[in-house]
Amino acid sequence: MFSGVLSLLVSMKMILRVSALFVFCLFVMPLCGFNCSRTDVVTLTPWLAPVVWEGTFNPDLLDSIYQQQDISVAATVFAVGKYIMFLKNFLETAEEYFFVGFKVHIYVFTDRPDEVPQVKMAPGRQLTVLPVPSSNRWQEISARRMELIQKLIEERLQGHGKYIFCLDVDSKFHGRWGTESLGGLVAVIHPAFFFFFKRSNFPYERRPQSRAYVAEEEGDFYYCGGAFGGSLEEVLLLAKTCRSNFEADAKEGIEAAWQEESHLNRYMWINKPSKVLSPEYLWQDFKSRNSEIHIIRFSGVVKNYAEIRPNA
Ligand SMILES: CC(=O)N[C@H]1[C@@H](OP(=O)(O)OP(=O)(O)OC[C@H]2O[C@@H](n3ccc(=O)[nH]c3=O)[C@H](O)[C@@H]2O)O[C@H](CO)[C@H](O)[C@@H]1O
Ligand SMILES: [Mn+2]
Repeated sequence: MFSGVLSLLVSMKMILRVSALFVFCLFVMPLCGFNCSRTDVVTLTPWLAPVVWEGTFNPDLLDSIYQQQDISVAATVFAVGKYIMFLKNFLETAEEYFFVGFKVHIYVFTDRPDEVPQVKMAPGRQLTVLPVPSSNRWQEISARRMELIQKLIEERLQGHGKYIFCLDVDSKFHGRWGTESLGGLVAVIHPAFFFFFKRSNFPYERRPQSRAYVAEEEGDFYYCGGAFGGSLEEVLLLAKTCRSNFEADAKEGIEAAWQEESHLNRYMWINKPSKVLSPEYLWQDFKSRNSEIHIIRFSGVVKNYAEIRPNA
């Protein structure tokens, strides 16, 4: 008799436990984001920074957290020379996908201000055109971005808003790029060097004379120069450092293998990013999609270098 009651109690306890687990899985886990996991890709770096992939975050939850903080996001984009042709698509798709519902201020640097397209922007979003000189070397245009980003933050942005992203113009948004990407120092894994390359084959600057030097056994990921960001303070520090290292190299007659991208990679090796964005955040249209890529958020268009660069 006693053992019968005991076993009834035990099985009731079991039922209670199982139902509690069921309720937890069904209602609580989605709220906490516990259902947000991926086992097929790296989602945390060894220095404990999240690596953001589709399926690792709850967008609504994150948006509601950042709505309360009344954040604003600046974005820089350079459209010098013929690269102005990419600006319309970039701006139109940014309206559709980039921090929708948040305050966004896009800064367009160009030598062709008259050719900046008119794109209708939602309330709370604005665009400022800043003139820059043209150049007959694409390497210089690409690398000078660090100097101009530094000046923009120092002269116009400090005290305004919190975050900034610096993006290549020859690209389009195809999916949400939002609050999940926010962090102190944010880097994007280069899509070409994530899946099959060993670290020793990453195209870091390998000459020790350069201030962008990364030794064979060093480096974490290979990050792209076409998208990075973070807080104003962190990006200012990054831009200042990359600019002064680039200029000091130039004085000694050395240009890193991939210009400012090499300096950025050196910087990120020394100063680890606090958030890493997966290649979803800068894909390339010509690449076929790996199965780990569940969504493409931002992607470089196919372009004919010989046609659009001042020196190809
Ligand atoms: C996807 C990615 O990470 N791309 C990087 C890569 O090649 P990319 O082939 O993507 O470089 P790119 O030709 O797009 O040049 C970088 C950016 O500089 C600007 N630009 C360049 C040339 C020009 O005549 N006018 C102009 O406005 C424009 O914003 C362009 O998007 O390597 C470059 C450095 O060498 C940069 O680090 C790029 O960000
Ligand atoms: Mn590009």
